[in-house]
Amino acid sequence: MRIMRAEQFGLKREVEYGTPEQNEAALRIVADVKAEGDAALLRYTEQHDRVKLDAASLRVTQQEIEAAYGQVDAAFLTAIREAAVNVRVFHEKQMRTSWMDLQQDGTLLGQIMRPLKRVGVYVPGGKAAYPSSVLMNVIPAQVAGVPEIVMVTPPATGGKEGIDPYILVAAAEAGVKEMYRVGGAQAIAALAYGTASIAPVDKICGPGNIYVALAKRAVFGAVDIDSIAGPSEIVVLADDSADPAYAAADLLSQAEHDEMASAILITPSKQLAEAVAAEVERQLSTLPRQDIARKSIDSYGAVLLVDSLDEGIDVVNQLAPEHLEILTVDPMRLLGFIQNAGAIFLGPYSSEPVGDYFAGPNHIIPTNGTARFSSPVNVDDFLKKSSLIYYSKEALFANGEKIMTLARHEGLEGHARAIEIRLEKES
Ligand SMILES: NC(=O)c1ccc[n+]([C@@H]2O[C@H](COP(=O)([O-])OP(=O)(O)OC[C@H]3O[C@@H](n4cnc5c(N)ncnc54)[C@H](O)[C@@H]3O)[C@@H](O)[C@H]2O)c1
Ligand SMILES: N[C@H](CO)Cc1c[nH]c[nH+]1
Ligand SMILES: [Zn+2]
Repeated sequence: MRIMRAEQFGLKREVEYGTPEQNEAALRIVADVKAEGDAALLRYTEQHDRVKLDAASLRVTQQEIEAAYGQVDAAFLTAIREAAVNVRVFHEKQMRTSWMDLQQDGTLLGQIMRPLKRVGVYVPGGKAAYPSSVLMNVIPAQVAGVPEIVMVTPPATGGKEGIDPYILVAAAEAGVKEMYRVGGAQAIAALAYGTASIAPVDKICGPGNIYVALAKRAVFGAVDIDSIAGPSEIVVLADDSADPAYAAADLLSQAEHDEMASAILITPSKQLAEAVAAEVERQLSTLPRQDIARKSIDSYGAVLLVDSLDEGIDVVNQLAPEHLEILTVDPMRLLGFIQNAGAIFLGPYSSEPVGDYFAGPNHIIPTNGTARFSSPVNVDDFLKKSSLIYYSKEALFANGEKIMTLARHEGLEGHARAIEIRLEKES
């Protein structure tokens, strides 16, 4: 793992996603599915997932779900059920209610919260299957009260045909009733524009690879999206007190997701920097997904040396990582200085996978610096707000002149007259 001074590392401010070729490929898929519907959906599924389907076989059947229960082990069921409870409890705390404020003059102002009607959740499954992402997508939507939740996931994982049974069981446990075996940019386009087999949705949530991320960005506007949650990232901010083995293990936990995942250690300690770099090499060689992790560490991994933890915090805020671990003597002391990070893990026992799987906070988190302005998936993603305005006659008469002044200032006489007509007719 390369060790360098932080200032030598390109701290990106501009949010660039993927290569121009990847973007072009994603845009082409989106345009073709929009124009041709199921035909393009099935064609790209055959091309990129190596699975030949027909329109009738896109939807997952009840029999498949029942068969999937026969393939998963009891320990998984116990763990996923407990994780689901934790995720639900955490997200229930986020729920907001409608409010109305009645003023003395009879004016009533308020905000009405309504769940979105139909949302699409993307569950990644190309290189590895992510049953945990089912919970992270579906449960906040349920807490918000979304009546129609439709899940899409690739029809093959790791080159093996068929949806991973653990994904199907997690979806059934979470209560998903509508599931389709499609992945990648083609699935995103189908959800956004609809095809003969898949009715369009109002919003698409969920993480995915670069093609999924680029397609989500392309369909934004036709539908809403959560954030761009692309290849995983971890930054570990550590001082001499950190255990190099823990830091290395946590870096690799994200590197193994994707060749484009990024794992970065920031430290003022040269000794720790060298120990972690060596430990990464040692642990990497025993990881089953070492091919992926190797590429990620070589291309996007780094150990960044800083003069002080203060400078380290500055670098963290510039990177705005998806996940930040603080492995210092007193992590709480640094917390107040962290401006940009999707999820913050404090201390040696809050290893990143605690959040990925179990604690309750959402693991679908903005990546590639977008934590500067966006948040992990949450209940608000599935709610929309309508403003409520009621003015009594007294309130309109008391404020009409001011409203007309502002309207005429903007050159909008029609606006002014809509008020004036009432003041004149009824005074
Ligand atoms: N940020 C988060 O919250 C979060 C959470 C979980 C996973 N992730 C990330 O999700 C990603 C999962 O990626 P994955 O690939 O395993 O699964 P995926 O489901 O995102 O992507 C697989 C799909 O990509 C399409 N595809 C593959 N190669 C293609 C190509 N050359 N051109 C066009 N389309 C192509 C295929 O159709 C396939 O269905 C990883 O990057 C992981 O880091 C992020
Ligand atoms: N770390 C991923 C988000 O970047 C989420 C995940 C799912 N399963 C394991 N990890
Ligand atoms: Zn993870």
